[in-house]
Amino acid sequence: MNATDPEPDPGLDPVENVVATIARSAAEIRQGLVGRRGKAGAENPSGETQVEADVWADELLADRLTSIDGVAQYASEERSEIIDGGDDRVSVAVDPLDGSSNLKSNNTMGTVFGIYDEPLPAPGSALVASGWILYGPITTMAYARDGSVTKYELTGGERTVVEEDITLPDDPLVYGFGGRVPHWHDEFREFVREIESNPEHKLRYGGAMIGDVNQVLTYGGIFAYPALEGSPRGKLRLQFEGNPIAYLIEAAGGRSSDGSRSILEVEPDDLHDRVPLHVGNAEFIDRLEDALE
Ligand SMILES: O=P(O)(O)OC[C@H]1O[C@](O)(COP(=O)(O)O)[C@@H](O)[C@@H]1O
Ligand SMILES: [Mg+2]
Ligand SMILES: [Mg+2]
Repeated sequence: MNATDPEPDPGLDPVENVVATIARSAAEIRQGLVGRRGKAGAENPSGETQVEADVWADELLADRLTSIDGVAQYASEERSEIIDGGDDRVSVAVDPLDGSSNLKSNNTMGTVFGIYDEPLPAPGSALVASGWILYGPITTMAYARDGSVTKYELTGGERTVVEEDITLPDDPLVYGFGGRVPHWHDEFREFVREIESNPEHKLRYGGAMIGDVNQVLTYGGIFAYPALEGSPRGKLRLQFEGNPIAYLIEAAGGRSSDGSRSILEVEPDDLHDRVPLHVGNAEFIDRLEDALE
């Protein structure tokens, strides 16, 4: 595909309308970051300080996505309540800006989305598609649907396929682990030591999950934001971050785990639930689960 993404078309599949709308909005979101790097003076439902761009990107996506026929619900990391538009077909959950603390230092960030065919909060098994935009030196989108992952380059309103049917490379290369090291559990620390001790493996950690997971998709490896002492569910949110990432990495032939099972099997209790997140090549996730057993 190398075409301008269309305006939402009532005749089109709502999933494709959602994806086209997010892809088309990416250039504008990127541009709108300028001048919105300061604190917004409020906290999100997870108790984190919002930056102006978090609030602005959430409002932009809420306006656009709720106006699409077939979208029943919009929910975001940056707002407490679901916007409920009725009993239409799909529910969209968004992390409008993932890694927004990187705005201050001007490092990588992203937008993450999950499209569910059940009312939110929903388990990852209800996802029908997910993806992310990465605001790197260029803007790219990784998108998973029907067990297949496609990577695009986005320029203005256009998207161009870079690669189809993406799978994680067989020889995993990179690793990145979040959370303060003194707060890691001993079993997790041991596992990390083992990964680090292989001279083939390289540390890649940028403070935005999406940048680090995109490294795993590109080079193979593992990214985790684990359970921590004092934070048994880690930091990342199940609906907005854990499920969409797990769905895409599993579609790319990798595995996800909350420590003992696929993240897609975790039943949510609350919209803003957190989940310990580990994603990457199956061999790494298998070893991780053995280590945490
Ligand atoms: O700053 P910390 O605690 O290392 O956390 C980094 C993690 O937090 C996040 O920034 C959380 O996402 P948000 O920026 O969307 O809140 C992840 O992208 C990243 O992996
Ligand atoms: Mg995030
Ligand atoms: Mg965010």
